[in-house]
Amino acid sequence: MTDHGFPDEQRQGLYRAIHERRDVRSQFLPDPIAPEILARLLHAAHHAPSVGFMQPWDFVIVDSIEMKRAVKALYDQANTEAASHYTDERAALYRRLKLEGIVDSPINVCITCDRQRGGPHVLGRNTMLDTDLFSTCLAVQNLWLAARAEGIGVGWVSIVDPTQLARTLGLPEHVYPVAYLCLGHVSEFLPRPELEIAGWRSRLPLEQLLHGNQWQGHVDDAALIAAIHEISSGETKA
Ligand SMILES: Cc1cc2c(cc1C)N(C[C@H](O)[C@H](O)[C@H](O)COP(=O)(O)O)c1[nH]c(=O)[nH]c(=O)c1N2
Repeated sequence: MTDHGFPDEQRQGLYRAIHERRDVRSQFLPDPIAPEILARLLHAAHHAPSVGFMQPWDFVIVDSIEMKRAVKALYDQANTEAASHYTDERAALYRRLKLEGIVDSPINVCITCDRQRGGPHVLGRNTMLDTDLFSTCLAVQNLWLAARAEGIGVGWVSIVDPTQLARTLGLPEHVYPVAYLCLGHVSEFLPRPELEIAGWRSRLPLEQLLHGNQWQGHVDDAALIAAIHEISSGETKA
């Protein structure tokens, strides 16, 4: 069998980016991101897979303080509304969470999805219309992982009304603002998700999420379970 895998060090680098990627809100530094780094991140995003090779994404770069403030105002409005869904201790904890770094980060990038790109019959999209949105999310993830490898923090802000966000950014009707991202250098990358550290929610055990007949034998497979535990405990130690 030919080994098409990457050399050990490169493989570890990829897994490191996956496991140490964080959603950043509280640790942004104001220092600008070098243009060549930003270019590499956008290239990484643009090399994501997409349904029918549709490439439905565009990248709206936001660096003006006026636009950032306008988006922050949308966040404040949506966050007040979101907070009203919780009661008692949960409401108090929600209010303590910092859930955006719009103005603190030097640059924001909105990754949008042009739902008409490629015309009305995109290969692979006939039955699952939202595959254009899924494709755009993969561009987000590519950028997010590449950013971690570059030492750049990324925070996704979805606590905004999408219609108002699209209007604020001046997007055409058929373009959906999938991901409003805050990017910047950071003081640190937290070892675990900020929501977990804050006591909001924990990572579910992988064993709990394995389903289907083809897995049944494997779920009881001591070697697989041991391997999963070993990986999880490594993560806890990190
Ligand atoms: C689609 C989507 C939307 C959002 C997020 C993520 C994703 C995938 N996340 C980040 C989310 O809270 C975070 O990914 C998890 O808590 C796990 O933490 P790490 O990303 O592993 O650090 C996020 N975080 C935040 O502070 N404000 C937000 O509005 C959102 N919105």
